[in-house]
Amino acid sequence: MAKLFRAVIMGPPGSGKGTISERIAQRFGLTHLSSGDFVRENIAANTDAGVLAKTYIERGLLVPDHVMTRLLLPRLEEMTRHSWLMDGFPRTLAQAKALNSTCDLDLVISLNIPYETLKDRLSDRWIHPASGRVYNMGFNPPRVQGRDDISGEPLIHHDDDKPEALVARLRQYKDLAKPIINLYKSKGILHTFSGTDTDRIWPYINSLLSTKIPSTSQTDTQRIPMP
Ligand SMILES: Nc1ncnc2c1ncn2[C@@H]1O[C@H](COP(=O)(O)OP(=O)(O)OP(=O)(O)O)[C@@H](O)[C@H]1O
Ligand SMILES: Nc1nc2c(ncn2[C@H]2C[C@H](O)[C@@H](COP(=O)(O)OP(=O)(O)O)O2)c(=O)[nH]1
Repeated sequence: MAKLFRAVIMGPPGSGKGTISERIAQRFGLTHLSSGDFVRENIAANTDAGVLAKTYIERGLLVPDHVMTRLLLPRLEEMTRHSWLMDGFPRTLAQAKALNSTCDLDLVISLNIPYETLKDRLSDRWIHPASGRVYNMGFNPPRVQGRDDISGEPLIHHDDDKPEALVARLRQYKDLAKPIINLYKSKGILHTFSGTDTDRIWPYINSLLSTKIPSTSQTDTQRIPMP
């Protein structure tokens, strides 16, 4: 069996983690795991962890480490046959240490995007709450304004994405991410990408991953056909 590939993508809110993760998943055939989606699934299914997580999310807080690890680590342990890319976890050093003791990561992508860009993107971010699908009125607008492409349900704009809330969220991200980034730097697996446009960052991520992911993990449809 081909060697499995395990990666994490980090970045402040609005840095493009979800957008880039989807591209990576499509291009390289990795499974895109999103901690936010896991949390939402557990809330919808009314699991013990979901009920607990909801009380924090409703107050705009991060879910405590022990709840997140209890939710996510068993799922990762089950993924013995899949290569994956995790988006949204770890968010604290304690989570990073817990992840460390579960698996060996091959690579960490860190996105470094200017504040003004984040502010502009998030003020224009619309979300389909049930699925977590994300739209941006300039970058990837929905087919019908204000409606999710798949379900047709209304899109919402999070209060969290308003500029007033963003400064505090960014500060929290910086404080929490710093020791995690240092940990991955010291392991030699950190790769940082800076810029204002996902489309300009993407080719660099694409070529880095092409050198790291064994070609057998990539899906057939993504190979360039022979002439
Ligand atoms: N690793 C984590 N640790 C703690 N709480 C988490 C974690 N991942 C998700 N959550 C909780 O779930 C919520 C939704 O997460 P999600 O990543 O979808 O959205 P977000 O916080 O708005 O992130 P972003 O703006 O970067 O996309 C978070 O606001 C937080 O309360
Ligand atoms: N204008 C513009 N918008 C972008 C670009 N890349 C992503 N976006 C949009 C999509 C979303 O509405 C928003 C945030 O992206 P996201 O992928 O949800 O980020 P993240 O919060 O998961 O890190 O910005 C980009 O390069 N330009």
